[in-house]
Amino acid sequence: MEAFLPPLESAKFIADNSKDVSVDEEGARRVAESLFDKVSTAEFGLEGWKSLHELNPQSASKEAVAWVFLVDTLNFSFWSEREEQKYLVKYKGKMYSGYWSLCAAVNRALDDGIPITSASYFATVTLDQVKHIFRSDTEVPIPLIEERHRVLNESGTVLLEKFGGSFLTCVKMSKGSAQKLLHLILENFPSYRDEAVYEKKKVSFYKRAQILVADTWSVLEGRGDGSFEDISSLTIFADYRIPQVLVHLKAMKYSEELMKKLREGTVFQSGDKEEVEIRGCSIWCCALICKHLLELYEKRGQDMRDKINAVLLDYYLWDYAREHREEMKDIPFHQVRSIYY
Ligand SMILES: Nc1nc2c(c(CN[C@H]3C=C[C@H](O)[C@@H]3O)cn2[C@@H]2O[C@H](COP(=O)(O)O)[C@@H](O)[C@H]2O)c(=O)[nH]1
Repeated sequence: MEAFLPPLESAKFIADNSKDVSVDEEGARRVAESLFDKVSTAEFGLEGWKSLHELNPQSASKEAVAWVFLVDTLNFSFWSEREEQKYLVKYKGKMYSGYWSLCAAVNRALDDGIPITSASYFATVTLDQVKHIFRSDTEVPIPLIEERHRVLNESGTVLLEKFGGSFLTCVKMSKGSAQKLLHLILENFPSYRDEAVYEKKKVSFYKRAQILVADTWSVLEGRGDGSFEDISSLTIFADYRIPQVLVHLKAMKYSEELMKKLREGTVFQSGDKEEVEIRGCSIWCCALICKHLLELYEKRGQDMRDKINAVLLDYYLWDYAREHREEMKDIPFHQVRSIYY
């Protein structure tokens, strides 16, 4: 059976054949120029993963790696049909939305003595227990609760059967290769196989698998078991926020027809042509921004390959999107209910 194209090659193929989404090379260059001075700030550095985000683990322990695995197994589909009615979680007096509501619920459970990050617990956790752990502080429940329960049981069982219940064991088996870890995740954890068919080609995005490698690198601070010498081989993580910010920054464009569908709140199916083009062009667009950024420094005689990569660009753009929610409200994000992102 023909293999799936890896994410970067998939992205190039999709961008070259895309009808409703286009990457603006000039726009990508301008974004790179606008990021030039940001590269050396905390918002662009690996340290920002902990220093800028209070809900993230602050240690580099085995438990912190287990936290990352659990959260990235559930790191999908937080968007709500109506902005004013959404899933929120209150934790230590603060309300969290979106991805951060997931982290808040996990930390709330841990504070309540529920060992939610332990494989022996989530391998057999019941649907009712999952509903309690991820209960909402509004009328709106967390989306896809049944799917979350299923992937928890599935992933916990695999961790117990193949890795002694510890994701750190899986990380150690990768021997410092991000690509090896990515493939161990894809081979063993079915819910991470984020793939599609586009123009008769089998393409991949592997958003959760790649962000799991990236967040493992971040929580281990790029050291010890987390010192991946090929971390730059990862692409950005094709979610529903990065495309929004790329269009906002004019590095990517939608056709009038697609913009109309998005504005009408069309809910697409995972694998639809429009969804594949949005996700593939986002990955390709960010690869160009990275390339231009590196070239800008090269012209100044600086080799920044250990400071500029798709992971750090992604984290920066994703945080930017959260901080500029108001300014970006006229740029719709594509709505798909999926366990992949
Ligand atoms: N491309 C990309 N997508 C990311 C993340 C993260 C969280 N990572 C942060 C955590 C620690 C690091 O510091 C990262 O900053 C979540 N998501 C996706 O976004 C969507 C949720 O959006 P909203 O509804 O607005 O919360 C959903 O698809 C979720 O899967 C990222 O980093 N990159």
